[in-house]
Amino acid sequence: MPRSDAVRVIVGGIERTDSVRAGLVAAPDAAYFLVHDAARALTPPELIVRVAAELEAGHSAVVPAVAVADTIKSVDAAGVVTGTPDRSGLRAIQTPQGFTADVLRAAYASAGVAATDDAGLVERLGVAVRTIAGDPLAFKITTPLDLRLAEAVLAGSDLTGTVAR
Ligand SMILES: C[C@](O)(CO)[C@H](O)COP(=O)(O)O
Repeated sequence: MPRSDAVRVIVGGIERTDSVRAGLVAAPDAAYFLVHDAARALTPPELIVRVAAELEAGHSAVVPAVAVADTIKSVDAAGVVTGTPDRSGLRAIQTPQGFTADVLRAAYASAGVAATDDAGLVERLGVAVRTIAGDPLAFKITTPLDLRLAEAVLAGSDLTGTVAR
């Protein structure tokens, strides 16, 4: 991908999809898009580079994934367990999520856009979403405990390579 020092900040929206739509409009000539959560503020640049490299290698949709450490259960409206999916086939998905521009634009052209991540929209098109190894440092900072962990990282505890499983 060509390097660019030009960064243009645009106003986002209330929902993730509103912000992504604004990005799509703001960059009509882009060949690729990386959609990232600001909450994943400690994402190592190396992970961003790896996602971009997969796009350049010809994949249309790329997401970082990490193994699920807990047993995951489905529950009904009353909170009663209805099933225990095999966790070996489950992954927690991070950002940045990378897409070729045509794929992301097609996903957003579909009516009734609603998903917890952009890859979910792309999956509905029938496009294969490739997973690559995520990074524990790309965790979302959304709770007080997350913030404490982030502060510990920023205070100089180099956790790179120590928190990977
Ligand atoms: C996109 C995401 O980070 C993938 O795990 C996640 O779905 C974001 O969820 P949020 O509730 O919008 O933070």
